Amino acid sequence: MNFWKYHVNGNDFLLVHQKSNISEKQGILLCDRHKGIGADGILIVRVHKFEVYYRHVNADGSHAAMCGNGIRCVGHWFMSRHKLDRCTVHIDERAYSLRMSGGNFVTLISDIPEILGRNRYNSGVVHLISSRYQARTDANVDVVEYRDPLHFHIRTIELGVGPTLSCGTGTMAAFYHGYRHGYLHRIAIGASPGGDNLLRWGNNQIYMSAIVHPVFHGTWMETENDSFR
Ligand SMILES: N[C@H](CCC[C@H](N)C(=O)O)C(=O)O
Repeated sequence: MNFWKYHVNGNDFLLVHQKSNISEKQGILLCDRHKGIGADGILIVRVHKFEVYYRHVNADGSHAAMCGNGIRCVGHWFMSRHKLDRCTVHIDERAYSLRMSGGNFVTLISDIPEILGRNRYNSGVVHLISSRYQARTDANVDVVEYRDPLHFHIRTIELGVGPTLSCGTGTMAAFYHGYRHGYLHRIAIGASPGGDNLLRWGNNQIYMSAIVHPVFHGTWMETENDSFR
């Protein structure tokens, strides 16, 4: 099975075609950093009538309705193959616009997060902005420090993965939370342990940009005893 390895600020993924038809068990094995290739999740893509559709599977095999870093990897994969500077990627009945410049600087354009509670947002998946480093089963947790009106730091403990080096949907939720409460300007740098995102607020949408890294393309050596590796 062919796969592509990508990362955005260290949040890393394996991109495979839907026709690879991997099982949940194989997906967990592929993401295993010792017995498999190693990744935070799997991007299962299909192209239909020049439109890109993708399903996001976390490292523990659970499904996610959105991934801000994963969708930018899918966009990069499609735009770079077809020499495009823009495309739309569909995930879970929603369509997101993406732009690419300079060969790997990819911008996700997203509606503003839905406010679910005082520190709780839906930026494609549910996020809780917290001052306490904690893992939860009902939300991704973002520990955020607003340094000044142009900079914030974020560390995320993700559902289905655990602590990651970067989280796109978390960064958007933290940016919106900071903007709403007057901690941030309409443009800011969101720094995560794995690297930075540039975020901008315009016509009621969030533009989140970062460099997408295609790391390598490979072949998974399937064997009949995959599930026993
Ligand atoms: N693990 C998350 C989805 C991936 C989010 C993150 N990797 C991002 O870049 O947005 C969840 O199950 O809600």
